[in-house]
Amino acid sequence: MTGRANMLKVDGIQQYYGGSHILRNVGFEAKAGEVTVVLGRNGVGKTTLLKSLMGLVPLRAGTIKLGEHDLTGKAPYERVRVGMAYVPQGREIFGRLTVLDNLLMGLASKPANTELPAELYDLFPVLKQMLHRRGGDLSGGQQQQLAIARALAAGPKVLILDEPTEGIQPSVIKDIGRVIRMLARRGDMAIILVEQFYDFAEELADQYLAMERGEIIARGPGRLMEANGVRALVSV
Ligand SMILES: Nc1ncnc2c1ncn2[C@@H]1O[C@H](COP(=O)(O)OP(=O)(O)OP(=O)(O)O)[C@@H](O)[C@H]1O
Repeated sequence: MTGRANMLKVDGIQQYYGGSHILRNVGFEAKAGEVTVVLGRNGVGKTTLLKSLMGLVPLRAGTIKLGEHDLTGKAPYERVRVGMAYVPQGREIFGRLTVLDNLLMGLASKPANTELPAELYDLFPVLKQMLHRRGGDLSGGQQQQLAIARALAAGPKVLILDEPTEGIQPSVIKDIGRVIRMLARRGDMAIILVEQFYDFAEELADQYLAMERGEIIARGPGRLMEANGVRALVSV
């Protein structure tokens, strides 16, 4: 039951910036308990796809459903309320707010007395030591962990990550990979990961979608990424 209720279904998305056709008939399903990896070279439309899922850019055509909820045309805050969470490229944490206040922003869609899940500090122990530091004083890797923890604060059904390894040191990339795998294994959250770092993506992928010029040109199970030649499709 949970699996179905937390499945994201995307169908026939068309997206334009002015006259440029950016997403062409994009459709896929992201299942709970699975990591869906979206790959493609710079500028193929990966970030635009994620923004479309969150309602940050208006769709020209297509539908987006989370379980029984039709998200098409809904405002971003409504999508967050039904369980979508987004970690944008570049993290976009609040640099002048403390780590704690950044985390509490992740609860903005919840009733006032909702508490942060204690588990966040098990996932990212470094945040516990830094709760009262300003977000802007954290390293890039710590900020990325903070952005993911903020997205997890409300207990989302769908976690969307845009290039979480960008500009991050290898040890923190490993930590982030471990957390993503652990969240997926629990089985109740669908994870959508846009990633240019092929090896990281391959290690985590249950499903892959490879994009070129706004279209999904290849897809399949993560274990077949290498055999299906996906590395060549996305290498520069
Ligand atoms: N606000 C915008 N207005 C006009 N064109 C845009 C806008 N944002 C992106 N584009 C263009 O849309 C296309 C897709 O961009 P998008 O950022 O979705 O690609 P991407 O695959 O995420 O690339 P990257 O890996 O560089 O982030 C690119 O050609 C880009 O130049």
